[in-house]
Amino acid sequence: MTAELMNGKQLAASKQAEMKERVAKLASDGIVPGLAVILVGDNQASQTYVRSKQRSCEKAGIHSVLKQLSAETTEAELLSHIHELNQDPTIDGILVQLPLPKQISEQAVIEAISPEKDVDGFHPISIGKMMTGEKTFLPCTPHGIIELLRASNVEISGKHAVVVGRSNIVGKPVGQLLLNEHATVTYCHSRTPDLRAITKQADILVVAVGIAKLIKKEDVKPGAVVIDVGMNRDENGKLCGDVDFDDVESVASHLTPVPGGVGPMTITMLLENTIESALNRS
Ligand SMILES: Nc1nc2c(c(=O)[nH]1)N[C@@H](CN(C=O)c1ccc(C(=O)N[C@@H](CCC(=O)O)C(=O)O)cc1)CN2
Repeated sequence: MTAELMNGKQLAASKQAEMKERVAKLASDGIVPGLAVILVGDNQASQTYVRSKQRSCEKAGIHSVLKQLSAETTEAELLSHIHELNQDPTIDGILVQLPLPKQISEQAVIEAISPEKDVDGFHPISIGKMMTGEKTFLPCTPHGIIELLRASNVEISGKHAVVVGRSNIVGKPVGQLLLNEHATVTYCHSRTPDLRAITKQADILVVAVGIAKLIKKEDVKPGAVVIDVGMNRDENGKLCGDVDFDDVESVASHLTPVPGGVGPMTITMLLENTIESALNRS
C-alpha cells in the first residue's frame, strides 16, 4: 500500500482563491477585512510564519497590520497594544504570535483579546463554545486538519482517533473537534505508558509533539489516516514532521507531508476566520 498524499498546500491554494473572490465582493460593499498580527521578539520560525500570514492576507485582499515588538516588551505594554486594537474599527482579527518571551503570560494576553476579534480561537470563550459545539472561531490548525480530512473524504464518525500531544494550540482542540465529529478520541502524551500500543489502534492518528520522526510504520495500523503536525529539523537540518514519512507511507491509507500538509491550512483557516469576523461587523 502507498498512502494517498493529503496535499494541504493545494487545498489551501484553492480555498484562498475562493476567499479572494469573497473579499472582493465584501470590498464592493465597503468592507475590507483587517487582521492585526503582533510579533514579540526575534524567534526565527515565528518571523517566517508571520511573513507568510501577511503575504497570504495581501494576496487575498485582506488588510493586514504588523506590530513588531522587542523581546524585552513587558506584559503591560503588550496588553496596551491589544486594548487599542480591540477598539480599532478597521481591525476584525487580532493575533499574537506564539510563543511569547517568558516575562509575558500567554494566558493573560489571550484573554485580553476581544472574543469578537479572536481569530486564533484561543480565548476561553471561543474554546468553551467549541466544546459545546456552538458557532465560534475555531483554532486554525485543528480546523485545518478537519478540512483536510473532509477534502480527502475521510469518514470521522465512529472512528477511533488517537491524538499524540496535548498542547492548547493543537492537541487538546483537535481532539475536541474530532469528538464533535463523533469520533472516539484517545489522548496520549509524554506520560502515557506504552504509547505505541495505543497509536497502533488508531483509525485516525494525529501527531503533534515536536519530536522528529517519532512515529514509525510499526506504530501505525495498516490503512490508518495519519496527520503530521510536527515542524522539526532532521540531522541534516531539513524540515521534517513527527512522523517518519518514508517509513509510514507504506502502511497508512492517507498521510500529510511536512512541509505542505497541515501548515498551509493553518494560515488558510486564519484568513477564513478574519473574513467571518468582518462579516459580523455591526
Ligand atoms: N498565535 C498563533 N501562534 C502559533 C500558531 C497559531 O496558530 N497561532 N501556530 C504555530 C505556528 N504557525 C502559525 O502561526 C504556523 C506553522 C507552520 C506553518 C507552515 O505553513 N509551515 C510550512 C513550512 C514552513 C517552513 O518552511 O518553515 C508547511 O508546513 O508547509 C504555518 C503556520 C505556532 N504559533
